[in-house]
Amino acid sequence: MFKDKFKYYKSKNPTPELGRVLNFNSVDPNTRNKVQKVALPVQDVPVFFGFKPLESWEVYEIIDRPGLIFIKNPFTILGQRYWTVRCLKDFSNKPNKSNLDSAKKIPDNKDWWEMCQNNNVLLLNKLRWVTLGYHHNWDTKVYSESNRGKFPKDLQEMASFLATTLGYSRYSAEAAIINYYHMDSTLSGHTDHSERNLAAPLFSFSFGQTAIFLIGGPTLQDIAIPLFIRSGDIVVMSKESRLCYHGVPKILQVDNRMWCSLEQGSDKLVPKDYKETVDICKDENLWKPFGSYLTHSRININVRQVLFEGEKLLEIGSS
Ligand SMILES: O=C(O)CCC(=O)C(=O)O
Ligand SMILES: [Fe+2]
Repeated sequence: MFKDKFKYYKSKNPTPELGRVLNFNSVDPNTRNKVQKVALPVQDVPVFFGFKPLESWEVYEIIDRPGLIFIKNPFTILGQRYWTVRCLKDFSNKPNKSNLDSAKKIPDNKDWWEMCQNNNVLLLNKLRWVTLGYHHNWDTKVYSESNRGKFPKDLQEMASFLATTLGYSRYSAEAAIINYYHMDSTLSGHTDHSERNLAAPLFSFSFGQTAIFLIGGPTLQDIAIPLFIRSGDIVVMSKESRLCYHGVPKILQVDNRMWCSLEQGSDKLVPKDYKETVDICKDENLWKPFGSYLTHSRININVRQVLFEGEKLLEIGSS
């Protein structure tokens, strides 16, 4: 049952045994029996900025959770750094909504990240979530046209590239939730069901420390399967798994900081609009505070398509 597993992996005392957690880093016999490799359709799409060549991608599906696709870190280190900087420095700024809005601690015209660097490091650790595009109202679980911000072009483009790569040709990223986890953070079991278009996959990108992620079934009584999600890994919830219960009972601190040193020649294909952020990523001094944040945090970007193609939104969702 989901709640028991969640409690088990969350527990500090006794600490849980991790041998049954699906591990895509070294596909051991336990993992090998439970997953199958997915071949990507051969496509002639130029690889999106920040990704390794498609031929090197390792893509799996969990056999007991059809539609739960796991892409083992397809990002370059520059790509991981890029999204980390975007999430911390840019996406967290107003007018995007965040959990800090209610605290009224951030003046409208301030660059949030700079403010934290200069004099308010504590504020940095209080950031828990930001929404982009259609804002998901946590209380009513409703998306509405009147509660909608801009959706960043780069994130839209990355989601579309991924959708095309997986065979979904007309994906439109319309809402995202960015979750900022610290070492003691958890995310309890839930389903993401407020989107109207549940045929469109949900894409989940993670950077920084490792999560134990639980993927359950359509009800809380179904068996929950634990897996490690590491920096750069992508989880796709599609088909039958789109409406499965899931949650994060634990964040683990790892010593393997994959984002630490840039690979040679990783800067070849930087689109013009991305240059300002990439310049930060490539300057070790400027990158340093972002890297430090990742040593005790995890960032997850959760992208959804809300509507069917051509559909207009009135007031949707349900609790
Ligand atoms: O952090 C994660 O891996 C999952 C986040 C999630 O499920 C959500 O934002 O709905
Ligand atoms: Fe979720």
